Amino acid sequence: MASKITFIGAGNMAGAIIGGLTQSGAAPESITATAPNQDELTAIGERLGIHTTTDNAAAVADADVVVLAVKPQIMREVCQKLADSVQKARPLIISIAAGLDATTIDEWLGGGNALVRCMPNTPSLVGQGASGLYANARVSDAQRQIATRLMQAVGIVEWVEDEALLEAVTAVSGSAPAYFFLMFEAMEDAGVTLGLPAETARRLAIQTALGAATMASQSEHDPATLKQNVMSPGGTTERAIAHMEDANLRQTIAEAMQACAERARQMADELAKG
Ligand SMILES: NC(=O)C1=CN([C@@H]2O[C@H](COP(=O)(O)OP(=O)(O)OC[C@H]3O[C@@H](n4cnc5c(N)ncnc54)[C@H](O)[C@@H]3O)[C@@H](O)[C@H]2O)C=CC1
Ligand SMILES: O=C(O)[C@@H]1CCC=N1
Repeated sequence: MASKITFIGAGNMAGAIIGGLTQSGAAPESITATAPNQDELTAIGERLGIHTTTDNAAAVADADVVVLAVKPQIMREVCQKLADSVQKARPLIISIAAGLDATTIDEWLGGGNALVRCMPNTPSLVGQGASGLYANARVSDAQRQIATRLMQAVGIVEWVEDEALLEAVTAVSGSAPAYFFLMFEAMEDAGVTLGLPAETARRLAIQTALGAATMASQSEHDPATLKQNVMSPGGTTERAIAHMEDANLRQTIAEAMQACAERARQMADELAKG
């Protein structure tokens, strides 16, 4: 890992990534996090043993890697104030902000930067994230490896070579934890209707998802085969799946993901215009 990493922002995502980095052997003293609020910094500094400061520009001055981990809506202001320091230090920039394209962030930082854009998801908070990464033309192979190792600290990493594909990544993984949470809600409600206590239905549904995901990630078989293996001919699963297919569940999922990717495109335009 590069010698010095600065996180601009010390919230949920920064905390998760820093926690993953230190657990995987990165030296806490090589990591700095910034935020305007001293209480927040004291808490993360004590928890993770890292440096903290309210001074964004100073934290960037001697950094090899700068991770932009503030909310998209304040990114323009934060970047424009950082531009001078970034132009002098020329660190690798990694943005984890949803929706902001690489060219816009680079421009706000004065231009000419090696910049990786990342679409993470919230299971990163428990080390089970899935991130899509895109590098602009100035990013070297060594810098790609740095970005890979950084995001691998909280989950799996997939690179895309066309930035527009991050909209597809948003639909497949960035927003997707919510699809599964919706499924848990629906299964819990249906379990209650069938007579189970809510807590029992919730625990069974969540553990089943965990088990199915673990099986799918470890199995040599594709999901269609694993599904078929549960469906005894003339049995209960076949009946349930037939209902889902008749109700066009696949089509609903496809349309929802199209809408998600389309909204990612719109948000990028809105945020770039400010
Ligand atoms: N794809 C996804 O599901 C997710 C994407 N993200 C992205 O990660 C980024 C961070 O999100 P969270 O960690 O959840 O937000 P958060 O609200 O927990 O953290 C934001 C941090 O920025 C700090 N901050 C505010 N103003 C600042 C300034 N001027 N200078 C430095 N720090 C400042 C806050 O004090 C806080 O520490 C966002 O851009 C979000 O889009 C985060 C979570 C999941
Ligand atoms: O819903 C959103 O806009 C963000 C981007 C991906 C996940 N959450």
